[in-house]
Amino acid sequence: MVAISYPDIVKAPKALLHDHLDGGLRPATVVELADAVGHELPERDPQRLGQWFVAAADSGSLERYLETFAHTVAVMQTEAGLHRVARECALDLAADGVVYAEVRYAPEQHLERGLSLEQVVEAVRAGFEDGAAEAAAQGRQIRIGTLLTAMRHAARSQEIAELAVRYRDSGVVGFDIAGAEAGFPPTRHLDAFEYLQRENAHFTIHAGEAFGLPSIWQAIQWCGADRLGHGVRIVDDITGHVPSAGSTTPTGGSASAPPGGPVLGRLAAYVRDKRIPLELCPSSNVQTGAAPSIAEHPIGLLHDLRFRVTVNTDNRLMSGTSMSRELTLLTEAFGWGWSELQWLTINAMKSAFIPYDERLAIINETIKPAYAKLIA
Ligand SMILES: O=c1[nH]cnc2c1ncn2[C@H]1C[C@H](O)[C@@H](CO)O1
Ligand SMILES: [Zn+2]
Repeated sequence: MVAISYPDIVKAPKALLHDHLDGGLRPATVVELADAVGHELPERDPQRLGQWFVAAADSGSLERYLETFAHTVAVMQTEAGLHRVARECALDLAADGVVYAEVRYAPEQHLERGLSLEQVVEAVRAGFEDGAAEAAAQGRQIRIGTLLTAMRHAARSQEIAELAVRYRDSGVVGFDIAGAEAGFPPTRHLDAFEYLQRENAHFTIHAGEAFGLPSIWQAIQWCGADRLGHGVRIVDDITGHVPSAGSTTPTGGSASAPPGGPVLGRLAAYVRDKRIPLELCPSSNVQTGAAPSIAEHPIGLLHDLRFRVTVNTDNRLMSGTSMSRELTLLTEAFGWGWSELQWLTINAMKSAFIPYDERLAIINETIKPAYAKLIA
């Protein structure tokens, strides 16, 4: 089989469900906005600053990875700064061939210079609209929905959930919680999740990244998450496969797969049976230590077992990555071709938080025709 090239993957339509607005700034924009607000950066040259973010995030620990966001959040405290970052995000994703994206950020982190939560949401929305319109004028269609994130160590999740519901007809398609996972279980925010369920609203939860099965179990069975942000540690509930170096199976893992193939525990079986989407982020997982390498990333096993797998960028700046780069890495590591890439893209589109008919239109009118040509 001829290997698929990166430029071809850029041209193929892609769907992205897990991308942080404050994790995807252009390094040059961070420098310019930092100058404008007087924020001190570890590097002033854009190229070196980009390398600094990747190196600093490459820490093996989610907590240290998250420390790098101090420099992006600091420059996203004005309407002009938020608008610029969102506009450039739309342009960059469209240039990478992303046709549908859900981009998330935590409004509560952008109030340091006096903005209200509403001003933050409106500035970001205007930036996405302007960026998507510019991309369309250049011949690149992109639809962007926003997820409002609440920080799991803080206590504003109810307020942010209400904000998400208030703006659900104005660009916001769902809700999320993020931040350090260990010590901050999803059930701390149960009121917010129960409120969202009563409002028929959609939400995902960062779970099963830095903490294992209990976090995934709570996210699904207590909180009612529609999707799992990462969820990669679900492999801890699958025995009888060759475990990746970073995972611990209930049986402690075995050096070689026993006859009969992998066995799913009850939680893993539930996640697969209910088609709960996993928002997997390969490069980010390697940087935080959730997976030992791309080649040993559980996505290979989860794909083979037909979980509802999606591929995502998480933080393009901190991982020096893009949607096309993540997919290229996977084609190289697992020998995947266009049919796997189509499967991943349709999985993501099926799992999106926009209405069913709109998802179907993107699948049938954009994704399937393009991949039919690529597969042929
Ligand atoms: O992968 C992640 N896990 C947990 N929290 C994360 C991850 N990536 C970004 N965040 C945090 C840092 C950001 O400031 C916040 C909102 O986007 O979400
Ligand atoms: Zn994330």
